Amino acid sequence: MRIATVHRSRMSAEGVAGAIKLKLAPRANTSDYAVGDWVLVDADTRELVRRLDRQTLLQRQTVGARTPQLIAANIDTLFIVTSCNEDFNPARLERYLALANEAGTETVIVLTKADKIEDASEFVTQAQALQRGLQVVTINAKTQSAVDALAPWCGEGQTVALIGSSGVGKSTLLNTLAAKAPEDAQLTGGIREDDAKGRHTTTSRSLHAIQSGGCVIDTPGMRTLHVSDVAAGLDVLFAEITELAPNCKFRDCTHFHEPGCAVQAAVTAGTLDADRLERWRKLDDENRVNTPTFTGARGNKKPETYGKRR
Ligand SMILES: Nc1nc2c(ncn2[C@@H]2O[C@H](COP(=O)(O)OP(=O)(O)OP(=O)(O)O)[C@@H](O)[C@H]2O)c(=O)[nH]1
Ligand SMILES: [Zn+2]
Repeated sequence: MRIATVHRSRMSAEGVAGAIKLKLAPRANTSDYAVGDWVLVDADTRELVRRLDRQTLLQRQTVGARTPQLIAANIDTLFIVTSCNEDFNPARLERYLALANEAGTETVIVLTKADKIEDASEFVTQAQALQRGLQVVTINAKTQSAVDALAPWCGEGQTVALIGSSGVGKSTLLNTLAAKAPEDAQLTGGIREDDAKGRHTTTSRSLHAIQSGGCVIDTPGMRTLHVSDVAAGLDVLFAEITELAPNCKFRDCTHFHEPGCAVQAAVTAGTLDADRLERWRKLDDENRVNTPTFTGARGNKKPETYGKRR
């Protein structure tokens, strides 16, 4: 079966016969499970036997927590949802991209509310500049046309997850993709018109079947997103900087003030955006500070990695 919801002391799973409430061992720790996990369940007792290996895992570090929070597992494609309005923020989208790269999923930037502006091409251009080869789609999340636009990633056996700030239309899109009848629909909320901020209507993650045979996982809007343990994800995200680094005079160049820095030279030449370099620096610094390094017997080994080391 597949984990559909995870709460502190209960979980539900979806199987061919529909959804069931799982029977957990006393004191079972549900924080080890993510929506989207495949599990073995005893057909008679509904007892959770064990979790199967994950293909991908989307997780994030939260302030003060010792272990990362699991967002969703076994996702093929992550839809990073933002809107054609003030919500569009390159620095925040780059954070999501670092997470997705590290998780090992395909990524698509989904620009909602394209119906509310005359020309969305400016947003598309900005989104495409965030990462080499990044796929960008504009939609009106309320209409059936969104299903067609996202069909390439939603076929039989495919799992997509929606991630993005509150109010960008994740629940609206989920209701459209899953063709939810009004009584089953995920609640959607209005946004404040002055700053396009949502009201955090969705409060937990959940898995839903979609019309075209795939599955979609909705996640609550995130207020803050810190990066940690995403070095490989950052290398993919900032490939143009990563590729220049070997040409710097010093091997440990910080691309800040060193003589013979190929990255600074690219900024001077106008081939690299200075803001982009600034954002790379901020994320790279944050990642270094937040990433634990293990010393002793475990060395610097990470227990499991999912990212595509491209
Ligand atoms: N015109 C238009 N309105 C949209 C679109 N997508 C979402 N909306 C509206 O935007 C508001 C917020 O949408 P939600 O689906 O609740 O946003 P959310 O991302 O799920 O927000 P949280 O549940 O708080 O995380 C609702 O009033 C939607 O009807 C779109 O593509 N076009
Ligand atoms: Zn340099």
